[in-house]
Amino acid sequence: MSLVEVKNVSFTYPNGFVAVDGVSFKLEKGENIAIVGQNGAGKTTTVKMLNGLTKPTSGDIIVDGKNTKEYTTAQIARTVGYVFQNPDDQIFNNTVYKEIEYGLKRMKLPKEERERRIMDAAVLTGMDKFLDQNPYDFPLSVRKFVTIASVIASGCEVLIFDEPTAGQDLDGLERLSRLIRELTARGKALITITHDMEFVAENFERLIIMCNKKIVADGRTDEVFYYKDIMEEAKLKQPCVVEVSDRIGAGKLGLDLEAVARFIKENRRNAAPSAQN
Ligand SMILES: Nc1ncnc2c1ncn2[C@@H]1O[C@H](COP(=O)(O)OP(=O)(O)OP(=O)(O)O)[C@@H](O)[C@H]1O
Repeated sequence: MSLVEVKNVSFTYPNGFVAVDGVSFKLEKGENIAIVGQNGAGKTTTVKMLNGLTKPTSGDIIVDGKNTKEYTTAQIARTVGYVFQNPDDQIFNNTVYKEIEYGLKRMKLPKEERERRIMDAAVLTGMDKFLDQNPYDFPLSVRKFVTIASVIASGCEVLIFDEPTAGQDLDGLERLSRLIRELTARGKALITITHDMEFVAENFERLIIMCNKKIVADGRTDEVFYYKDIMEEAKLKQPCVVEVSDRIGAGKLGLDLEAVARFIKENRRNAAPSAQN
């Protein structure tokens, strides 16, 4: 049984707008998936259904054997943690420490266990030096790490990050890469929504593309990025390494920059004698 199973799910907002139309996919323990797509493609609406924040209008979502329709959001959220696109929708405590601790107190965890989890999440997100500070003393990109820390501390098996790369500088992106690697190594299942294709190329093995409320591709990142027609239909830019492989006629060299460099060197060498003739 998969950790999460999304079965032919659609969602219509109360005003009648269909935001998600017949989406299906599975998520296994330890999997690390990126979801990409244009604004309004239905990404956020899809992932909000995974942690029970909203329920499908039709179709079913099974989380750890539980159909989300038959459980409360709080019950499903014990397994699936969701980091909102806007951290300000989530933060309401006046120190980073209290913010991370809030959910743990609600879970009635003993103080020692709360402290252990807070320190672990704070170190992973780089928030350990700022535990006494007010989250609103930081820019939005850093507040995002506060909300990520809260969800990590909750111990959920599935973690959903909604646009964590937005506004991050190089240091923030590297911190995100490190924590994604570490959480995956711990066996967590991760879903990350992002518009940063280079970040996807570097950090995710599986890629889902959403376009116009549907999933139009789901597979290995180093293959899906080469689906030129689908990328164009979804109005997405291929990562640099894919575009270069394509333009120099190298075919599919995956996402390996070294392989592209080798291809160029080889071809230059092979082309050199005829150029001299
Ligand atoms: N409460 C709502 N009522 C009606 N329509 C909504 C509501 N929330 C979102 N929508 C619409 O549903 C569509 C899908 O929104 P969603 O946020 O899932 O897209 P997205 O792919 O995550 O886009 P983005 O990258 O901009 O976050 C959008 O057209 C949006 O305007």
